[in-house]
Amino acid sequence: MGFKGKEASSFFRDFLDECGGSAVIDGGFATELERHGADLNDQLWSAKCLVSSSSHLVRRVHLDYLEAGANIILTASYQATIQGFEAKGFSREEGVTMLRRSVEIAREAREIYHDRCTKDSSDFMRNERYRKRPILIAASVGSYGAYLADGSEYVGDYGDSVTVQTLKDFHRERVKILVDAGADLIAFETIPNKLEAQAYAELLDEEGIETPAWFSFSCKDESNVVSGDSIFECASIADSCRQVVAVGVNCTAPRFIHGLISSVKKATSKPVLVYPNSGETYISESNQWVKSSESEDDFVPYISKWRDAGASLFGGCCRTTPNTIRGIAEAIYGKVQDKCI
Ligand SMILES: C[S+](C)CC[C@H](N)C(=O)O
Ligand SMILES: N[C@@H](CCS)C(=O)O
Ligand SMILES: [Zn+2]
Repeated sequence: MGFKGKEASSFFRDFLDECGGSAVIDGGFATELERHGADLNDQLWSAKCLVSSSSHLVRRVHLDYLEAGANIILTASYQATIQGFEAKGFSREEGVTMLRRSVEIAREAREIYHDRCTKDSSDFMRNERYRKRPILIAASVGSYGAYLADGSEYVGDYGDSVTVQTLKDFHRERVKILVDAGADLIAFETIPNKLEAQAYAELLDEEGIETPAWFSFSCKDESNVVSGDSIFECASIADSCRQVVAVGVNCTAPRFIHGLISSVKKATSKPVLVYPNSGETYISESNQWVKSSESEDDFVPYISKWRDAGASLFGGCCRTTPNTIRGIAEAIYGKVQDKCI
């Protein structure tokens, strides 16, 4: 399955049709690396694992999410930028190699998984529809705030000196490298403000990028992204961008998701995606997560309600695990299986 020669939107519609109407996104990536023992208290956060000695760990997390039932896995490039790598003493060429590597590792994981599917004979794998489900590699693009490595993607205030032009110049090269490396999709994620959404939209147009993209915002309540810009305005920018095939929210507390789906749907008829975090609060100084005062239960039981509200792609963000994704896949593929019988 490829988008070459196909309009981005029809490519994605076909993908969703093949999935049976709803698709499963993977779960927290960096926090899963940490659960496996990686120390990510670093300016590069998860991109630290792109140095070759840790590619096995990156591949392992991708495989765990594929085995849990994901249709879309996001690469380790969230906080991987040439600028960030250079600040750590890597050369430009080494930075380019690590960005490309993020896509290659995800592709390797997909191949290994497909091989396992042809050999595996467990009951779950015998479900033909599940076994043959389409799988896409989405190149993760974290915000400028992620590169700042101070939790800025949860605040979204870059100051007056940062303009649309600054952000386009910042992201241009990495986006082109990730596209060139063969990603099926570009996942612009944890977007904290409308300035950065505008920059992404202009960048896709200026560079004539045909790879489908999604825009996903981090939000602080049911109507606003973390900067205070309204989700309606942000989703409207995404709606106007030809290459954008899905719009939604990620790394946001589960309790806001239902309201946010309604707000996004007012701005666009494109497919809506949601992949909330665990609802815990991130402390950037110590790279730690603390329980929020409002307790958050496991959000898997809400998936069918969120689907009824109009979302069609579901996954998890920080501090969610393959267990969360397995629950979502069972909610989605359980229904598909019923339909097939
Ligand atoms: C989505 S937040 C938890 C990402 C981490 C942040 N960019 C940092 O480096 O601290
Ligand atoms: N895809 C990234 C998003 C962080 S908000 C991750 O899961 O680590
Ligand atoms: Zn997150």
